[in-house]
Amino acid sequence: MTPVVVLVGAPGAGKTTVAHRLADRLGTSVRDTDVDVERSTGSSVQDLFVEHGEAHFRDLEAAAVATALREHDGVLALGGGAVLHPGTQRLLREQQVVFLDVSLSAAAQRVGLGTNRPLLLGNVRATMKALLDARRPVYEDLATHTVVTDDLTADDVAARIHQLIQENATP
Ligand SMILES: Nc1ncnc2c1ncn2[C@@H]1O[C@H](COP(=O)(O)OP(=O)(O)OP(=O)(O)O)[C@@H](O)[C@H]1O
Ligand SMILES: O=C(O)C1=C[C@@H](O)[C@@H](O)[C@H](O)C1
Ligand SMILES: [Mg+2]
Repeated sequence: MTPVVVLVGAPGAGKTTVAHRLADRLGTSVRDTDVDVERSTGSSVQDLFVEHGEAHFRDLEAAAVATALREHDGVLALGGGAVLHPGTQRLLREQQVVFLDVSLSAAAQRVGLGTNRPLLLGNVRATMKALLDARRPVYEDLATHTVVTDDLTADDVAARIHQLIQENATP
């Protein structure tokens, strides 16, 4: 089994939201590796970061991605930092990967100040900038398609990905 598409991008890019809209369009199901890690541990991502540290979360996340790629045939949303893991990068090279691109200002606006994202605690904008600068080349490198999301609604983004998938399936 393999997912019909894997969504990657920064926090606030809309991976989780768009995954559900796209799955509705395709009549398939969604898996989100943040949710998988939370279910398997019984802890929130936030608590895992605070109680066990980021490295531990990244190991759990890499295992969750590998399992989802094996088991799931719908839409798969990854956590924002999942692509940093070398094993995950290798696995993603076999997949249809859509990079949801988002500018610093749109991402900061979307995640807001009351963030439950542990990496963004403190100065959201500065942290988001550092994170986008460091990760953009990785997202771009892994992407088979890119959708710039700033001026699109989540539903527009889902529609665009739906179109890309159909074009890809056409011989
Ligand atoms: N295209 C969009 N336009 C406007 N708002 C959006 C768009 N996509 C998502 N959002 C909003 O941005 C917020 C973050 O979206 P979401 O949780 O889907 O991001 P994510 O990429 O999954 O982030 P994370 O990496 O933290 O899991 C949500 O409030 C969502 O409703
Ligand atoms: O961008 C990131 O590194 C993260 C994004 C979220 O999806 C969660 O996986 C976690 O908050 C870390
Ligand atoms: Mg998400």
